[in-house]
Amino acid sequence: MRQTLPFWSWAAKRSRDAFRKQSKIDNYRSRAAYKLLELNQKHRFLKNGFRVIDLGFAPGSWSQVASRAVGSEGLVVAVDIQNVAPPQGVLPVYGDMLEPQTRAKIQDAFHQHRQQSKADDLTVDTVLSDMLHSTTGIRIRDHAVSMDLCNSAFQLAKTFLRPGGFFVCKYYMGSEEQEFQKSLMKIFKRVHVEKPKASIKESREAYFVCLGRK
Ligand SMILES: C[S@@+](CC[C@H](N)C(=O)[O-])C[C@H]1O[C@@H](n2cnc3c(N)ncnc32)[C@H](O)[C@@H]1O
Repeated sequence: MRQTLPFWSWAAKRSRDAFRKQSKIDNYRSRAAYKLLELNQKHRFLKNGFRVIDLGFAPGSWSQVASRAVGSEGLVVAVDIQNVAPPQGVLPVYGDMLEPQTRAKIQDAFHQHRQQSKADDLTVDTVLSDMLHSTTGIRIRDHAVSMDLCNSAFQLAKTFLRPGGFFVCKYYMGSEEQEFQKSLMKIFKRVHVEKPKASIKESREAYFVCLGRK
Protein backbone atom coordinates (compact mmCIF):
# COMPACT_ATOMS: atom_id res chain seq x y z
CA MET A 1 0.00 0.00 0.00
CA ARG A 2 2.79 2.34 1.10
CA GLN A 3 4.54 1.84 -2.27
CA THR A 4 1.58 3.26 -4.21
CA LEU A 5 1.45 6.50 -2.18
CA PRO A 6 3.91 9.32 -2.85
CA PHE A 7 6.93 9.42 -0.55
CA TRP A 8 6.00 12.63 1.28
CA SER A 9 2.62 11.25 2.38
CA TRP A 10 3.98 8.19 4.22
CA ALA A 11 7.50 9.17 5.34
CA ALA A 12 7.33 9.13 9.13
CA LYS A 13 10.17 11.57 9.55
CA ARG A 14 9.97 14.18 6.83
CA SER A 15 13.38 15.63 7.57
CA ARG A 16 15.71 17.31 5.12
CA ASP A 17 17.84 14.13 5.25
CA ALA A 18 14.92 11.81 4.52
CA PHE A 19 14.05 13.80 1.40
CA ARG A 20 17.69 13.95 0.35
CA LYS A 21 18.06 10.16 0.73
CA GLN A 22 14.90 9.56 -1.26
CA SER A 23 16.07 11.89 -4.04
CA LYS A 24 19.13 9.65 -4.52
CA ILE A 25 16.89 6.58 -4.79
CA ASP A 26 14.59 8.31 -7.29
CA ASN A 27 17.53 9.76 -9.22
CA TYR A 28 16.64 13.42 -8.71
CA ARG A 29 19.37 16.04 -8.52
CA SER A 30 18.01 17.44 -5.24
CA ARG A 31 15.25 17.06 -2.66
CA ALA A 32 13.51 20.11 -4.18
CA ALA A 33 11.91 17.64 -6.63
CA TYR A 34 9.44 16.59 -3.91
CA LYS A 35 8.19 20.15 -3.44
CA LEU A 36 7.22 20.33 -7.10
CA LEU A 37 5.81 16.79 -7.16
CA GLU A 38 3.57 17.58 -4.20
CA LEU A 39 2.40 20.93 -5.62
CA ASN A 40 1.70 19.34 -8.99
CA GLN A 41 -0.14 16.41 -7.47
CA LYS A 42 -2.50 18.92 -5.85
CA HIS A 43 -2.89 21.48 -8.65
CA ARG A 44 -2.02 19.66 -11.93
CA PHE A 45 -0.08 22.38 -13.72
CA LEU A 46 2.31 19.95 -15.51
CA LYS A 47 0.74 17.78 -18.19
CA ASN A 48 1.79 15.73 -21.16
CA GLY A 49 2.67 17.96 -24.11
CA PHE A 50 2.94 21.17 -22.04
CA ARG A 51 5.53 23.86 -22.74
CA VAL A 52 7.21 24.98 -19.53
CA ILE A 53 9.71 27.63 -18.45
CA ASP A 54 11.64 26.70 -15.29
CA LEU A 55 13.32 29.76 -13.73
CA GLY A 56 16.24 29.13 -11.36
CA PHE A 57 16.59 25.52 -12.51
CA ALA A 58 20.02 24.59 -11.06
CA PRO A 59 20.90 21.95 -9.99
CA GLY A 60 17.92 20.68 -12.00
CA SER A 61 15.44 18.54 -10.10
CA TRP A 62 12.40 20.69 -11.01
CA SER A 63 13.43 20.45 -14.65
CA GLN A 64 13.68 16.66 -14.24
CA VAL A 65 10.16 16.50 -12.78
CA ALA A 66 8.78 18.86 -15.44
CA SER A 67 10.50 17.06 -18.29
CA ARG A 68 9.17 13.67 -17.15
CA ALA A 69 5.65 15.14 -16.84
CA VAL A 70 5.51 16.88 -20.24
CA GLY A 71 7.07 13.94 -22.12
CA SER A 72 8.56 14.01 -25.60
CA GLU A 73 5.70 16.11 -27.02
CA GLY A 74 6.38 18.91 -24.53
CA LEU A 75 9.26 21.33 -23.98
CA VAL A 76 11.12 22.56 -20.89
CA VAL A 77 13.22 25.72 -21.20
CA ALA A 78 15.32 26.11 -18.04
CA VAL A 79 16.96 29.37 -16.96
CA ASP A 80 19.66 30.01 -14.37
CA ILE A 81 22.38 32.48 -13.57
CA GLN A 82 24.71 29.51 -12.90
CA ASN A 83 26.28 27.59 -15.75
CA VAL A 84 25.03 24.13 -14.72
CA ALA A 85 24.43 21.38 -17.29
CA PRO A 86 20.67 20.83 -17.64
CA PRO A 87 18.96 17.44 -17.33
CA GLN A 88 18.62 15.48 -20.55
CA GLY A 89 16.11 16.91 -23.01
CA VAL A 90 15.90 20.29 -21.26
CA LEU A 91 16.84 23.44 -23.20
CA PRO A 92 19.07 25.71 -21.06
CA VAL A 93 19.27 29.51 -21.08
CA TYR A 94 21.96 31.13 -18.93
CA GLY A 95 21.46 34.61 -17.56
CA ASP A 96 20.35 36.81 -14.70
CA MET A 97 16.58 37.13 -14.58
CA LEU A 98 16.97 40.64 -13.18
CA GLU A 99 18.65 41.69 -16.47
CA PRO A 100 16.39 42.49 -19.46
CA GLN A 101 18.66 40.71 -21.96
CA THR A 102 17.87 37.35 -20.32
CA ARG A 103 14.24 37.70 -21.39
CA ALA A 104 15.47 38.24 -24.97
CA LYS A 105 17.57 35.07 -24.70
CA ILE A 106 14.50 33.09 -23.58
CA GLN A 107 12.54 34.49 -26.51
CA ASP A 108 15.38 33.42 -28.86
CA ALA A 109 15.33 29.88 -27.42
CA PHE A 110 11.62 29.65 -28.25
CA HIS A 111 12.14 31.08 -31.74
CA GLN A 112 14.78 28.44 -32.42
CA HIS A 113 12.54 25.70 -31.10
CA ARG A 114 9.66 27.01 -33.19
CA GLN A 115 11.76 26.81 -36.34
CA GLN A 116 12.80 23.24 -35.55
CA SER A 117 9.42 21.95 -34.39
CA LYS A 118 7.22 24.14 -36.60
CA ALA A 119 5.15 25.07 -33.53
CA ASP A 120 2.79 27.90 -34.48
CA ASP A 121 3.00 30.11 -31.41
CA LEU A 122 5.41 31.18 -28.70
CA THR A 123 3.16 30.95 -25.67
CA VAL A 124 3.77 28.49 -22.84
CA ASP A 125 1.43 26.57 -20.53
CA THR A 126 3.34 26.91 -17.28
CA VAL A 127 5.99 29.16 -15.77
CA LEU A 128 7.80 27.83 -12.68
CA SER A 129 10.10 29.90 -10.51
CA ASP A 130 12.13 28.38 -7.70
CA MET A 131 14.60 31.28 -7.83
CA LEU A 132 16.24 32.29 -4.59
CA HIS A 133 19.42 34.22 -3.86
CA SER A 134 21.70 32.86 -1.14
CA THR A 135 19.95 34.09 1.98
CA THR A 136 21.83 36.40 4.36
CA GLY A 137 19.78 35.74 7.49
CA ILE A 138 18.67 39.39 7.44
CA ARG A 139 14.97 38.83 6.93
CA ILE A 140 14.03 42.20 5.45
CA ARG A 141 16.85 42.00 2.94
CA ASP A 142 16.19 38.36 1.98
CA HIS A 143 12.51 39.17 1.52
CA ALA A 144 13.26 42.23 -0.65
CA VAL A 145 15.60 40.27 -2.97
CA SER A 146 13.06 37.45 -3.20
CA MET A 147 10.30 39.93 -4.16
CA ASP A 148 12.52 41.31 -6.96
CA LEU A 149 12.96 37.77 -8.29
CA CYS A 150 9.19 37.11 -7.96
CA ASN A 151 8.42 40.30 -9.87
CA SER A 152 10.79 39.40 -12.70
CA ALA A 153 9.24 35.90 -12.91
CA PHE A 154 5.75 37.45 -12.89
CA GLN A 155 6.63 39.86 -15.73
CA LEU A 156 7.92 36.92 -17.74
CA ALA A 157 4.79 34.88 -16.98
CA LYS A 158 2.58 37.75 -18.18
CA THR A 159 4.55 37.89 -21.46
CA PHE A 160 4.64 34.16 -22.21
CA LEU A 161 1.63 32.45 -20.61
CA ARG A 162 -1.35 31.45 -22.72
CA PRO A 163 -4.85 32.21 -21.39
CA GLY A 164 -5.65 29.51 -18.81
CA GLY A 165 -1.92 29.00 -18.10
CA PHE A 166 -0.24 28.37 -14.73
CA PHE A 167 2.40 30.16 -12.65
CA VAL A 168 4.23 28.71 -9.63
CA CYS A 169 6.54 31.04 -7.73
CA LYS A 170 8.69 30.61 -4.65
CA TYR A 171 8.94 33.57 -2.28
CA TYR A 172 10.55 34.37 1.02
CA MET A 173 7.89 35.50 3.48
CA GLY A 174 7.67 39.16 4.48
CA SER A 175 5.71 42.39 4.41
CA GLU A 176 5.35 42.75 0.62
CA GLU A 177 3.89 39.32 -0.06
CA GLN A 178 0.26 40.45 0.29
CA GLU A 179 0.72 43.27 -2.21
CA PHE A 180 2.32 40.80 -4.62
CA GLN A 181 -0.52 38.32 -4.08
CA LYS A 182 -3.03 41.07 -4.97
CA SER A 183 -1.20 41.67 -8.27
CA LEU A 184 -1.31 37.94 -8.99
CA MET A 185 -5.05 37.86 -8.31
CA LYS A 186 -5.64 40.47 -11.01
CA ILE A 187 -4.08 38.19 -13.63
CA PHE A 188 -5.05 34.67 -12.45
CA LYS A 189 -8.44 33.17 -11.63
CA ARG A 190 -7.15 31.41 -8.51
CA VAL A 191 -4.07 32.02 -6.34
CA HIS A 192 -3.07 29.52 -3.62
CA VAL A 193 -0.35 29.85 -0.99
CA GLU A 194 1.40 26.53 -0.35
CA LYS A 195 4.12 25.20 1.93
CA PRO A 196 5.00 21.70 0.68
CA LYS A 197 6.23 19.06 3.13
CA ALA A 198 9.73 18.93 1.62
CA SER A 199 10.12 22.62 2.50
CA ILE A 200 11.50 22.52 6.03
CA LYS A 201 9.27 24.15 8.65
CA GLU A 202 11.92 26.58 9.85
CA SER A 203 12.47 28.00 6.38
CA ARG A 204 10.54 31.16 5.51
CA GLU A 205 9.97 30.05 1.93
CA ALA A 206 6.51 29.38 0.51
CA TYR A 207 4.95 29.16 -2.95
CA PHE A 208 2.24 30.98 -4.84
CA VAL A 209 0.43 28.54 -7.13
CA CYS A 210 -1.60 30.53 -9.67
CA LEU A 211 -4.17 28.83 -11.87
CA GLY A 212 -5.93 30.07 -14.97
CA ARG A 213 -4.28 33.11 -16.51
CA LYS A 214 -7.18 35.44 -17.40
C1 LIG B 1 16.74 26.87 -4.76
S1 LIG B 1 17.68 26.86 -6.22
C2 LIG B 1 16.59 26.07 -7.36
C3 LIG B 1 16.54 24.58 -7.24
C4 LIG B 1 15.92 23.93 -8.46
N1 LIG B 1 14.51 24.29 -8.59
C5 LIG B 1 16.03 22.43 -8.43
O1 LIG B 1 14.99 21.77 -8.34
O2 LIG B 1 17.13 21.89 -8.56
C6 LIG B 1 17.57 28.54 -6.71
C7 LIG B 1 18.23 28.84 -8.03
O3 LIG B 1 17.88 30.18 -8.42
C8 LIG B 1 18.97 30.70 -9.15
N2 LIG B 1 18.89 32.16 -9.22
C9 LIG B 1 18.98 33.04 -8.18
N3 LIG B 1 18.92 34.30 -8.63
C10 LIG B 1 18.77 34.23 -9.97
C11 LIG B 1 18.65 35.22 -10.99
N4 LIG B 1 18.70 36.52 -10.71
N5 LIG B 1 18.51 34.80 -12.28
C12 LIG B 1 18.50 33.47 -12.56
N6 LIG B 1 18.60 32.49 -11.64
C13 LIG B 1 18.75 32.86 -10.36
C14 LIG B 1 20.18 30.20 -8.37
O4 LIG B 1 21.34 30.24 -9.17
C15 LIG B 1 19.76 28.80 -7.99
O5 LIG B 1 20.24 27.86 -8.90
